[in-house]
Amino acid sequence: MSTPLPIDVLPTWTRFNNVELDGIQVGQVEGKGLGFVADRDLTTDKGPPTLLKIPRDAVLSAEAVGDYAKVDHKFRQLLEGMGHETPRIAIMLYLLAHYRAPAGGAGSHKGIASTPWTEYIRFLPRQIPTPTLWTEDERLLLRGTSLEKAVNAKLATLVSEFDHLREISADLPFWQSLLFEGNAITVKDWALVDAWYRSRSLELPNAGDSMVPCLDMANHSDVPNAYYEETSDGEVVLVLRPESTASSGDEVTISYGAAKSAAEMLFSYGFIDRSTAKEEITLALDPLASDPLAQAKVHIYGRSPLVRLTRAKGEGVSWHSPFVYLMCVNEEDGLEFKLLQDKAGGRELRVFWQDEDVTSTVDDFESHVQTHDLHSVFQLRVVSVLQQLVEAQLERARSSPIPEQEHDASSRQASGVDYLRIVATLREMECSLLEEATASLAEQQAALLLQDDVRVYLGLTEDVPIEKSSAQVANEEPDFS
Ligand SMILES: C[S@@+](CC[C@H](N)C(=O)[O-])C[C@H]1O[C@@H](n2cnc3c(N)ncnc32)[C@H](O)[C@@H]1O
Repeated sequence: MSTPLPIDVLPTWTRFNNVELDGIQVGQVEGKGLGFVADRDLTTDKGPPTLLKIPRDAVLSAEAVGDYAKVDHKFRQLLEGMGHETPRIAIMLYLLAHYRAPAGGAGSHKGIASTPWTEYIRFLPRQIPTPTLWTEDERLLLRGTSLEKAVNAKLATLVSEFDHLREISADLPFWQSLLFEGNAITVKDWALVDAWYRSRSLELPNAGDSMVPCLDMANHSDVPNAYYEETSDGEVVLVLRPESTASSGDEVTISYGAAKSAAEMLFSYGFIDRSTAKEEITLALDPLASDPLAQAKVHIYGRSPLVRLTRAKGEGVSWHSPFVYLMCVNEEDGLEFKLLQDKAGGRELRVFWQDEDVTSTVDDFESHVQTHDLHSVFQLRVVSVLQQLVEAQLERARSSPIPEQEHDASSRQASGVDYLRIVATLREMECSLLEEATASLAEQQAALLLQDDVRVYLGLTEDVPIEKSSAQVANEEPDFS
């Protein structure tokens, strides 16, 4: 494994790799690890100064990894072996190769072609406060939060990616020896590389998701004094914001964006900034156990069914879940699944609503059911399902107090991050949102139960109820009888 380098060697690396810092240095910042600190007073009196300039050839994008694979045939074999790789997998393989391999030049038997990243990777922290790297004890803190399932699912994905890497390396002697002989790397290393990618990559307009050396030392603030941009020739620059100043010794920060919820911030970066975090919670939506079409619905939907609850200032809680409408209709309502044969003899599952093939628009079931006579009844089913889900999550959050005694305080100290405090913030923010969502869903449910068509359907009036099938009754299991 490449050995870590002390950060005071970074100026030598920047000189060799044409990275220019002007007015800032990398140093320790209280509670945030490394960060940028102004080394003189910075103002925009003569226009916003450029504080950092990174040349295009040091930027690590999917395209850069592709170019590298053209030079290093051993790496190309690894990349191709992984199959239809995403930018994330391509960049992670590149990082892993440089993390593990001693540099040696393309022709070298032992090493891989060296790049600015061969050394730069040695400045990256080996301890990152993202939950995928927490100990099992620390992960217990997440019980009752939306991250409980998400982190477990992510860990399972990391294990399966790592197993796949091990399988394909079995046919690639160089990688087999470098990565797996004597368990040289383990799934923990793969998780570390994933955490580097998640916490340090950013989206550039042209290069796409990329890792930019040195710029990835910039910490987040809700009142940032700098921003980055990609120039037309692919350089990346960090610039002081107009109207901003920084005195010598002040931290220079950027914004990581306001689009992430508290859970997403913790998941991606290992901290929560209350003032920037979006008020949102994402919950997994399990299909109804009594639904005979549950499997077909999940298959045709093709992704994990989720519900996203969002609270916008002054607008209450709204929810978004394309799957929940599909989940709440059944054969008796006009839903049908058919296995169709294509020209090549393959079989494909298609979904029909009122005899129309809606396979390509399953995300749009809300509009598909809109014109149906039983629309309000479907709406009631949806609201009831969501209310049960939200209530169960709230109950779980409330009944899962932070297990102080189970928590390994020493590992918390070692990483310098107070996970207890962070999880308490997450829990508090999520409970507050869930409480408002429960109240709002109860109101919607009550309003729907007053509607004539719903009352007739449920037999709550003198009028003759529309005949219900057993499957419909099953669908209504949420308790609104
Ligand atoms: C892009 S890196 C920034 C450089 C990093 N501090 C380092 O030591 O290499 C992002 C990481 O910095 C830390 N960080 C950034 N902004 C922070 C903040 N406002 N509060 C706490 N930690 C922060 C988190 O650990 C995050 O995962």
